[in-house]
Amino acid sequence: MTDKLIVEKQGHTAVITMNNPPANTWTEESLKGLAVVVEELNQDKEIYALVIRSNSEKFFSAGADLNLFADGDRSVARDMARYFGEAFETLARFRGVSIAAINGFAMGGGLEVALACDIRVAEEQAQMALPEAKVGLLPCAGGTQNLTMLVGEGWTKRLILCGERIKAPLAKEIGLVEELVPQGQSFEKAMELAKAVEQQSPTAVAACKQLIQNNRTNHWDAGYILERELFVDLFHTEDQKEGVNAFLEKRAPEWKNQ
Ligand SMILES: C/C=C/C(=O)SCCNC(=O)CCNC(=O)[C@H](O)C(C)(C)COP(=O)(O)OP(=O)(O)OC[C@H]1O[C@@H](n2cnc3c(N)ncnc32)[C@H](O)[C@@H]1OP(=O)(O)O
Repeated sequence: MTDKLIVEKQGHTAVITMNNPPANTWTEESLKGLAVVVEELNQDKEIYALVIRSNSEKFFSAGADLNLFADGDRSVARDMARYFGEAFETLARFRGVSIAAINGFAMGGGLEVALACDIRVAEEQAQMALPEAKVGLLPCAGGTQNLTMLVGEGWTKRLILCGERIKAPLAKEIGLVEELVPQGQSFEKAMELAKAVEQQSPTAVAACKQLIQNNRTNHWDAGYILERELFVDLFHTEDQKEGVNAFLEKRAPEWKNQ
């Protein structure tokens, strides 16, 4: 395990705090650590949501540690691209809901980790960019794909091809973040959303997330068919019976995540 990430559990929510001062850059150690941590959380039936945040007031994350790329070593590039892929794809496959609490600079791979999450909350002074081309690189951790899905090709091209750095209010306006909050309040808001997730059936949430994310690769009618199949599959779960019966009995449901 790495000390570059601190993991705590609060109820059914896990909080992952990036802890690599000064700029929370990503290295082999922190990326491998993230993949392990998220996979463990994915196996933990008590965890329905995760929040990723930073321990720094200035940086959410400045992305890949550029010191690693100074020598132009292709094997380092190949390894880092793989570690980024494994970490952020594990995050995207997390069966619960992932929320990024963006409190400062989110640059390159530091924005891409937030793009791999389901929901983004940003503080008003936060700034975001995918500035890889400024240093002769490209966003290899899902940025070109995930940003396009969120904001469309036009803004994706403007951000990546022009290297533009935008402030959180504009990020909210174009749909890059879902929630804008005053400085110092991103974690609180992210936890509020996580608590809302905790009220929902975790098995139903996992199935809904699978359906929504399938849009990325499946054709529209395949999505409709899968929706119906997963709806019926939910009737194999205890949570389905618990959810409906709790409503009819006018009581709060007790989720089993099975
Ligand atoms: C697949 C993924 C690829 C990638 O992610 S490629 C990397 C993409 N990221 C970037 O290009 C961001 C690089 N960083 C910056 O542009 C600037 O930072 C900011 C604009 C975000 C902030 O600027 P300022 O307020 O002047 O802070 P500061 O002095 O630059 O940063 C504080 C310390 O943090 C180090 N640092 C910042 N980003 C990185 C980085 N990405 N890799 C390695 N070090 C970084 C600096 O050098 C410095 O360090 P010291 O205090 O020793 O001078």
